[in-house]
Amino acid sequence: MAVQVGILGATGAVGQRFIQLLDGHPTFEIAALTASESSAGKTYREAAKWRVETQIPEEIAEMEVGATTPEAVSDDVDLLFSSLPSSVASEVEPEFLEAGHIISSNSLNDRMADDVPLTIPEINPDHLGLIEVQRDNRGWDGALIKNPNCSTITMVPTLAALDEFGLDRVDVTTLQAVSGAGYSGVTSMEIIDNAIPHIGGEESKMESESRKLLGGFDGAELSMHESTVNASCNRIPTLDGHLESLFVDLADEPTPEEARAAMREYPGADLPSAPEQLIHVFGDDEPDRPQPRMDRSRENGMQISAGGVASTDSGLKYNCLAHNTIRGAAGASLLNGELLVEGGWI
Ligand SMILES: NC(=O)C1=CN([C@@H]2O[C@H](COP(=O)(O)OP(=O)(O)OC[C@H]3O[C@@H](n4cnc5c(N)ncnc54)[C@H](OP(=O)(O)O)[C@@H]3O)[C@@H](O)[C@H]2O)C=CC1
Ligand SMILES: N[C@@H](CC(=O)OP(=O)(O)O)C(=O)O
Repeated sequence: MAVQVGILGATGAVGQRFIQLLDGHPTFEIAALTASESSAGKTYREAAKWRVETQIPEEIAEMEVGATTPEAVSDDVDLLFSSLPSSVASEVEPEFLEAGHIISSNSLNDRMADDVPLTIPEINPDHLGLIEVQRDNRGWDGALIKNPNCSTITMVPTLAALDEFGLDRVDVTTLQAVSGAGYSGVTSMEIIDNAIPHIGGEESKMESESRKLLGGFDGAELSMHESTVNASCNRIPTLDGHLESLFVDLADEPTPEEARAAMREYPGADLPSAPEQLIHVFGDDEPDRPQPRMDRSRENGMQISAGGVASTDSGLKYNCLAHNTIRGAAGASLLNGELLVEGGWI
């Protein structure tokens, strides 16, 4: 039977990606769309300035957009995806949770809370057990799960694969696409013929969220992974796809071939929107990959790519890439929603 889903912030850049990814989904059916007061009451076609490369599905275009309040969303909706500005999400998500809704949220508020699962289904699905702790702590009938920041999600699968060699330290430099900042986030005058070596708050998010994702869960409490993570974040004039350069220190000394095999063989998830292979790894014969334009759309934008793996005096260096608004945002929340269904939470 179809799972009825709603999208909070459905008219925004990430909300539009949700609509694109949910079109033709085998189990999820869109039953509610919400946005700000200025959009409420309009059809989706009137309210949204559609900027995704595929057309608005016809039945969605004619749906009415509701206000972002629990009263405006039917109790029949089984799962909400949230892509609201975090200042708004931190106010309204608790209202929906108190009303009993289950939310898979992309917004940054509460990502680091001790009782909120921050989840990538292929990496730490067991952290969903925190929902019990969350319900005890907060008295919610609903449940809140979060996906990480797009730069974090790009590198963490590769780090999880390399952790079998004892991950000690990570130094990462990002080259991030403009879509991460939203449609009006950086102006063309700022970014054309340029690079901006600062993205507010991004470095600390990568440093903390990655250690939560790679950390353990004993059924009651989370523990952070013990590695040190240092990040340096930069905006470049690509549209979609965050490229990252990493130096990792490892306790063991894998050869580049062993590291590539660990990444290639890292297991995927058996979920409808998960890629067959989580990490596509380029060999020495293609030293100039991954590239944003060439590799961001692999497996519907849900696959991570890695390449340029080489030894250093204390470990390895390599590059990795993911589609920031698909695998890094809407696709990440969608996969978490599928994980909630598979885990019997819905
Ligand atoms: N995982 C990641 O790394 C990424 C996360 N994000 C996060 O996703 C969220 C959405 O980003 P993005 O789609 O770019 O943002 P947009 O500004 O494009 O969209 C925001 C959405 O929220 C709605 N909204 C705004 N204010 C209110 C309000 N007061 N009450 C109710 N609804 C409101 C807007 O509705 P209306 O059209 O009516 O104004 C719109 O639907 C942000 O938290 C962002 O940080 C984004 C990209 C990547
Ligand atoms: N900051 C990211 C996108 C983003 O919105 O991240 P977060 O969800 O952590 O705020 C970028 O600029 O590419």
